[in-house]
Amino acid sequence: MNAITQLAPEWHHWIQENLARGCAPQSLIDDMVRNHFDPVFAQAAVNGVMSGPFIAPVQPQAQPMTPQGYAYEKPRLHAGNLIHTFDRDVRVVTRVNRPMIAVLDGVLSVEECDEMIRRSADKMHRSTTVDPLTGKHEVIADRSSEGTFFALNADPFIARLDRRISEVMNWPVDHGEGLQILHYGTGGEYKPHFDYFPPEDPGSQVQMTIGGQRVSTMVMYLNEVEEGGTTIFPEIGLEVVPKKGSAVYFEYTNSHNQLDKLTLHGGSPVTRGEKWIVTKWMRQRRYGEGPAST
Ligand SMILES: O=C(O)CCC(=O)C(=O)O
Ligand SMILES: [Fe+2]
Repeated sequence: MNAITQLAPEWHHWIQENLARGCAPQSLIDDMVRNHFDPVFAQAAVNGVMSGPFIAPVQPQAQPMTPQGYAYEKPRLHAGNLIHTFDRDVRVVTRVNRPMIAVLDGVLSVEECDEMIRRSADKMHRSTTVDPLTGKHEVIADRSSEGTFFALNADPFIARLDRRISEVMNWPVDHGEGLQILHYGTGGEYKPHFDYFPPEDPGSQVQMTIGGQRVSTMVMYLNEVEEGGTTIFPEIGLEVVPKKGSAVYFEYTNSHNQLDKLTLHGGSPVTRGEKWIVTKWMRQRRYGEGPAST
């Protein structure tokens, strides 16, 4: 039988496919020779296909994406039903994968929640501004919550929480902003917003000069709210009901700097009672550090 010296389309395709899969050219030549191709011809055929138009390698399983093109990577939050930290185990109650959201139980103890409220109430009381002429308290018309914050590792109590929270969020403690406390009275709300700095906002670049973009958030509930005051994610119709010591965690910036618009969220109006929360925002880099040096 004469050796084959013609390349049928199916063989052309076979060479293309195997080169794209990363097979060594010599192994294809050897296979062809075993299938009765002339050795010189087989080598020329493989070389010919190789020098042809570029063939994209077969892509491994594509990453899931939002319609806006946000690629979901492996969550920063640990897998599993229990997250261990140096001093406490935190239970995962619910996970949403797209966007990446988790409801967590037992992030703070009841005593820690009470202590946070006590410290914040003191601080907010002290920081109330009084008009020196009228003696009246300053009122900002559209403000429906009041807040204060605690610098990172401000004291041993705060440092312990900062450390635990960083372990839950699986992100370095020095990438975190100081804990932010918010208090909503009856009627108080926080309209839907993004926690990341939207690139189209002129102020965002300034915000990001220190520590870069925000990557994840954890909102911790410090008290039971009688009615309303849920954390809402309107794009996916999710509502998280506050529970003392529990938290909602979410991620929105991936390693390519893409931002997940599905993490739009807010605090629905408190219709009865009051609401206290403490929020941690994590940055891409050390908070307090300038732009990444390349
Ligand atoms: O009040 C809430 O439940 C949401 C708070 C919030 O969005 C934030 O602190 O960034
Ligand atoms: Fe927020």
